[in-house]
Amino acid sequence: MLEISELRKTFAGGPGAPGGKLALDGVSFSVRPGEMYGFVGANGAGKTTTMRIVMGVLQADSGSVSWQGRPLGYDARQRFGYMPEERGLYQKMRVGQQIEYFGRLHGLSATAAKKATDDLLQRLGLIERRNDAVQALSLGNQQRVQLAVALVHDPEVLILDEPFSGLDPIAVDALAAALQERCRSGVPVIFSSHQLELVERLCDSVGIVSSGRMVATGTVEELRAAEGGTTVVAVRDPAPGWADGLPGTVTVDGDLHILRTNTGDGQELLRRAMKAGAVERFGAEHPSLTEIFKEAVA
Ligand SMILES: Nc1ncnc2c1ncn2[C@@H]1O[C@H](COP(=O)(O)OP(=O)(O)OP(=O)(O)O)[C@@H](O)[C@H]1O
Repeated sequence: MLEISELRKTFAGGPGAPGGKLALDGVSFSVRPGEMYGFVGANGAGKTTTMRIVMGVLQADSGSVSWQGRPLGYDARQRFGYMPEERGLYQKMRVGQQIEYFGRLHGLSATAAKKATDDLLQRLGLIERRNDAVQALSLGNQQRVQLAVALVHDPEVLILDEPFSGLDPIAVDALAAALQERCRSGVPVIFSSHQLELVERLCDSVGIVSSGRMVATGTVEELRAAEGGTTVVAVRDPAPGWADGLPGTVTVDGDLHILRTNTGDGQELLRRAMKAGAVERFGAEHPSLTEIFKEAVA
């Protein structure tokens, strides 16, 4: 288990912020082996800072990070895979050479690094680009190379800062499949993203950070349950005043009147709607992750 506990970080102040900038104010969450964890938050919420602290790029003022019950140190971090926000590829180096090079840096033999590179190039649809310089690749393909660099040493944990940003749907699927495969083999995967539909589709758990604090964490189902469901009834051409006294709000679309409420007795609502006109729809509506997110950070 990767455990992130009570991380606090203030950046030293500059001329515009003499008191310093509180970036993390007690960020805690944990990720189990084989769990895909989506780390979401508005711009400047603290995602990159958290990931940098986990990877040892930054030091926290206080708090701790542990992996498999032990404080996370240099050796264990060497076995992590990391895709930093600032990316970090050698633009003039050839694609294959680059991935092999990072494999060697992580301690792979030349043969193992070459084999891992070949596998990844194949899987990520880059095999034809093996001998091209990185700078000749499109942004999306450079991102695939960056992922290959994070995966080449078969990491125990994956930490990815916005891995899907700027990718076309085909590249998103290729990258998602590569991450899901790692998850299935027991690797915890944490990634940050602003693409909430993607997070909802891929992640077992989600953490929402706002102004350096965790405001929600759990499975998407748990977050939904905490938010509460909405009952919806749609009636065609109802008698005037049909919804008087009922809780919720009515929207009108042509002759269809739609009432949404998260309080009250659903059966009573249905009875009133059936009396008023032809009921076209009745049921529960669950909030999307985007709606949960907006509510949590409001
Ligand atoms: N090196 C730094 N010096 C000063 N302030 C910083 C530094 N790095 C981050 N911050 C500030 O810390 C806060 C958290 O930033 P961080 O980059 O972690 O947010 P984020 O959630 O990753 O945002 P985004 O979604 O925009 O990438 C922001 O207010 C940011 O301006």
